[in-house]
Formats: sequence, C-alpha cells, structure tokens
Amino acid sequence: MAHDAGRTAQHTTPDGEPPVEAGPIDVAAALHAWLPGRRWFPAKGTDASFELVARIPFEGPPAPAPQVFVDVLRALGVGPDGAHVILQVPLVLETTGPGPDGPASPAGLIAESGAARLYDGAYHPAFVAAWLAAATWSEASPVASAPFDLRGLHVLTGEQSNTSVLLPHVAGGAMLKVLRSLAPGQNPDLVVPLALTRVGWSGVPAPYAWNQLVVADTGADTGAATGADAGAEAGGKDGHSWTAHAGVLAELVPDASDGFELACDYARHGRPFDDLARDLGERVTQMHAALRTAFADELTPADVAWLLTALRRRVRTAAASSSAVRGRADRIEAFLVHLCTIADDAVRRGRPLPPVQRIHGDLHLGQALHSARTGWRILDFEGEPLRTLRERTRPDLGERDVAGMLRSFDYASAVGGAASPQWARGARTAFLEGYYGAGYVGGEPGQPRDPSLSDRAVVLDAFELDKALYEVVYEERNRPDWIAIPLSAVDRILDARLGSATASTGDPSER
Ligand SMILES: Nc1ncnc2c1ncn2[C@@H]1O[C@H](COP(=O)(O)OP(=O)(O)O)[C@@H](O)[C@H]1O
Ligand SMILES: O=P(O)(O)O[C@H]1O[C@H](CO)[C@@H](O[C@H]2O[C@H](CO)[C@@H](O)[C@H](O)[C@H]2O)[C@H](O)[C@H]1O
Repeated sequence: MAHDAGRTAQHTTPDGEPPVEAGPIDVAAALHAWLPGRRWFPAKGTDASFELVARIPFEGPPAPAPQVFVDVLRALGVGPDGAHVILQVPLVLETTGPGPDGPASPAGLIAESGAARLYDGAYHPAFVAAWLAAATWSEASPVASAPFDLRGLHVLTGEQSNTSVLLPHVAGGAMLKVLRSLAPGQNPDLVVPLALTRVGWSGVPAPYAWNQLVVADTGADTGAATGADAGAEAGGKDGHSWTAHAGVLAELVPDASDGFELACDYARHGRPFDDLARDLGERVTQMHAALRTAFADELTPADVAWLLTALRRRVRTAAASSSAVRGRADRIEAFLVHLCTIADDAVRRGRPLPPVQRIHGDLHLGQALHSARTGWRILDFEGEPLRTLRERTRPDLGERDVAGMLRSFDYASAVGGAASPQWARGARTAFLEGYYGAGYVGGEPGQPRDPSLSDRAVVLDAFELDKALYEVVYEERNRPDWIAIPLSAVDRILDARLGSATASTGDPSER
C-alpha cells in the first residue's frame, strides 16, 4: 500500500525520530501501563519491557481526522523459552474528535489528555475502515468495497489470544481477527483456512480478506500495511525488513454457540453431550482428510524416535517454567519409556503409525462453533500460542488434535461442574467413535473395537499428557485458579499407565 506521506510524516523509529504528534499523550508510557493487563499479552503479571520496532501508518481521511497507525513492539523475555515476542498494537489517535467513521467504544480507550485520546484500534471504526481499505480480498468473498458499513462493530470479549471484531454489515457479516503476535512469514490462521476452502471444505469459515505488515526493523522508513497475496511466499525476513500477516476477515458464522460454553452448559445441567461430541469427531476426521488434500506435500511417514524426542523437549520446556511439572518429571520419563516399548512393539508387528500431516495444532472446544444450520465449524489454526511458529506448523499426527479435544471435555466437565465423571467419559467415547468410525464403535467403554487402534490409544495418552503439561504452564501464566484441572489430568494419565503414585510432589495444592 502506498501510504500518504504527507499525513503520515510523523511516523517514528526506535532510533529517536519524531514521534506521532500525540499532543500531551506519551504513547510509549501509555502502552507500557496498558499492555500487561491485556488478555492477549503473553505473560501477565510480569514486569515486561518493550521496545518499539516500528510505527506503521495507515491511510485514512486527511487531518483533522484521527491518525491511524500500528505500533510493532518487541516484548522482551515473554515468549517460548524466554524469547521475545513481537506484538502488534493498532492505535488511533484522536485530537479533534472521532472523525467521519464515528466514535470508538469507550472500552478501547488507552489514555487521554485534554482533547487528545489514544485508542486500541480494534475498538475504533477509523482503524477498521483503514484496515478494510488496505486489505487484499479473496476471490471467494462477497463483493465489499469502501465505504464500509461499520454499524454494529463490536469487539468480542473473552479468553482470546487475539482480538476478534464482529462486523455484522461488512460482506454480509464478517469477523475481523486482529492477530496480536506477529511472526515473520505466513500465518497459519490465514493460510490454512484459505487452503481448506480452496479444496472445497466448508467446515471452516471462509477467509474473505487479509492484511500484511511490512516492518522495517531499522532505518528511517518504518514500513507499510499491505494486502499482499497470501498464496505467494510472504517473505519473512529480508535484510532490514520483514513481512507478517496481521489480520484476517472471515465469514461470520451466524447464530453459533461457542463449543466450550455449550459443553459447560450441558455439563452444568447434567445433559449428555454425546451426540454433539460424536458429530464433532466426524467433523475433525473430515478436517484431517481436507488438510491431507490441501497440504499433500507435507505427508511424511511418522518417525517414532522423532516424536519421542519432541515430546521430551516439550516436557523439558514445561518443567523449566513449572515446579509442579518438575515434581512429576521422573514419572513422566517412565511413561515415555513405556510409550517407546509399545511403539517399538507395534512397528515390529507391522502396525506403523499413520503418516504425519498438517494438523490444527491447538484444537479444543473453544475453537469449534456450533450452529443448528451448519453443524460444527472449526476456527483458529494458529496453533498453540506458547510455541514457536516453526513448531506450530510442523506436520504431526492427527491424534494431537484428537487429544486436544479430549482435554477440553475434561475442562468443560470441571468448569461446568458436571455431577459425575460419566459426563466427560460419555463425551470422550462418542467423540472417538465419531473420529475413528466403525473401528471404534462397539468396543469396551472407552476402548476401540479394532485392536490396531490400541496403539493409537497409547499415542493419544501421550498427546493428552503433553497437552495437559502445556496447559499447566498456560494456566500458571493466565488463570492460576484453574491449574488443578490440567494437573489432575497429568496425574490421572500417569497413574493409569504406571500405577498410582503415593504423592507426586508432596504439595496437595498442586493436585
Ligand atoms: N467466523 C466467525 N463467526 C462467528 N464467531 C466467530 C468467528 N470467528 C471467531 N468467532 C468467535 O470469536 C472467538 C475467538 O476466535 P478465535 O479465532 O478462537 O480467536 P483467538 O485466537 O483470539 O482465540 C471464538 O471462540 C468465537 O466465539
Ligand atoms: O484459543 P487459544 O488459541 O487462545 O488457546 C489458548 O487458550 C485456551 C483457553 O482459552 C487454552 O485452552 C484450555 O482452556 C480451554 C477452556 O478455556 C479448554 O477447553 C482447553 O481444552 C484447554 O487447553 C489453550 O490451551 C491455549 O493454547
């Protein structure tokens, strides 16, 4: 996008160029106070430090309309293994009122001083209008062009890693997802749904439009917002500048319920979730088939040794940040040795694992929307936010997604307050029947009928354990009150495979 150099001449760089003319508002100080309290900030409660990587202006109506820009920040030491995380903060600075696109929601106000107001762009129609005008639109999207009808703009609240903005009147109804963490190159949350819709799978909301940021990490010019072709290699690092997908506009799924809220509600009222879980299992099978078609070049034979190495590495990562995980390290290692024996045995008997393939990577009930009209739709292909992009997009066994969903039934049972463990057991079995089909149905409760699926059951246990360990770290950082949910799952899985332990850590509060 060619930006309006006249209007955006105040953009800045970390090297001390003049800041956006924010009047009396010190943007850096305002962000420093505001960011750590955001749900999408990667490490709550830490005294994180930030550096401004780039300030990127968006085109918009001329002054005195509000200034629209994106601050790209490096938050230090808050990412996987203490790495830094690059954050995107779209901002709107009003100096003489809201401007032609209308007022922002007061919930988006970051700071004010005199007549000047600084807003989180996701809450401000000036940012959304500028974003839509700069976007690349997919061939599959309904016709949409400026001026956009932004009536009803509404930012969703909830447990989100990004920020979703409901736009009921854009392109017949759409959801704009502002990605908060940026990683150079292609973002799977755009590329995967685009590829799935292009192979004709309708189980995912179709992406309508997207934007990319070109970030100049050093030097005088800071970058530009573009709607580059998502099908083309998005570049990544290139000398001093790099590109990253920064947001996606997707088809709105109307009248849909969030899968986690729905399941909690069923659990709360003691209503079996089995039928919905079975349908969801079928949907996930279809998703894996569509992913194999869309990413056929990624199908590779599973390498058991590699899988084990990856599991061990992830256990180490979890143990490094959680004493509760460290206290269970010996039993976890014993479980991995047990897994190794079973895997070797399966290979000897001519029952190798299926090939690895592109998967969802962070599948749970909150990533599934249910509507009476279209059944289950799957969302959010970004992978686990605490992992590196490379790890998140690596081909893997479909069982990782299956295990993610199984963990979610456990969470729904705990959070919804199911009266009996049978609620989660019923949902698990039905989901597995839906996923594995005839090979699963008719076995002992919770066990597959087809013996070759027993090996997969061990793999499922391993992935459930892996996910529960990830959740322990996730909950420690985000919802410490919920840590008992994954920790008790860790103990349950280890006990079931190794026999029960008298005390894993000695600290009952950790169980
Ligand atoms: N296309 C859509 N149609 C309707 N609701 C959606 C759509 N996309 C997302 N949502 C809602 O927004 C929530 C967050 O979306 P998600 O993609 O999971 O974001 P995050 O990465 O922030 O977790 C979902 O749980 C769902 O309730
Ligand atoms: O949806 P995100 O990509 O932001 O995923 C992260 O946050 C999830 C919570 O919102 C977290 O999921 C965990 O909690 C869910 C209930 O809130 C539960 O259904 C999941 O099974 C559980 O893993 C997810 O792990 C995290 O990556």
